[in-house]
Amino acid sequence: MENVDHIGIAVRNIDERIAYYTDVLGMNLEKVEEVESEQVKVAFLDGGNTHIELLEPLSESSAIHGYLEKRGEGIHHIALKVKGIEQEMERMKAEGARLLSEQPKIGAGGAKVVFIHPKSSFGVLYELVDRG
Ligand SMILES: C[C@@H](C(=O)O)C(=O)SCCNC(=O)CCNC(=O)[C@H](O)C(C)(C)COP(=O)(O)OP(=O)(O)OC[C@H]1O[C@@H](n2cnc3c(N)ncnc32)[C@H](O)[C@@H]1OP(=O)(O)O
Ligand SMILES: [Co+2]
Repeated sequence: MENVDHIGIAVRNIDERIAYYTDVLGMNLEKVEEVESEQVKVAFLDGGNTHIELLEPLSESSAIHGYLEKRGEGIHHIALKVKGIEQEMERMKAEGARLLSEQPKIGAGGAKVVFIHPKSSFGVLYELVDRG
């Protein structure tokens, strides 16, 4: 694991929330994009040596939609930057981690990503991110 790549925060509407992060918290907005594979719209804010990722659901099939329904807005996941995600997946599986997909998926910025079930990581949803 190289560093905390980003902290994912679920929001109902990015356009309504972004001003709080830029005007009140003083963060810089770096980019906004839609990630089809996860059915989310995301906004990356510069957090110094990490990022804040705001996530808004694009459809009811989005994991973020379900999260908001059950728990409302708030911290959703912690993303860890790794090199060689496939090897890391094998290593972590051997250590008992419950990965949510057999193969990495394509996440924001075209990165390879995979998630670890929070029930196997003591209540925190972790994402592995390989930016190549
Ligand atoms: C764009 C990309 C990127 O950065 O590149 C992204 O981040 S996309 C980020 C959005 N995509 C994802 O999150 C994909 C991975 N997530 C998933 O597959 C799902 O959200 C699961 C994590 C499997 C949860 O889905 P499920 O339908 O099981 O929801 P559920 O409400 O029944 O939750 C099952 C149990 O997990 C807990 N749980 C659910 N979501 C959680 C979360 N975010 N953090 C911690 N615990 C969580 C619930 O409290 C419940 O525990 P109890 O039974 O004790 O109440
Ligand atoms: Co993420």
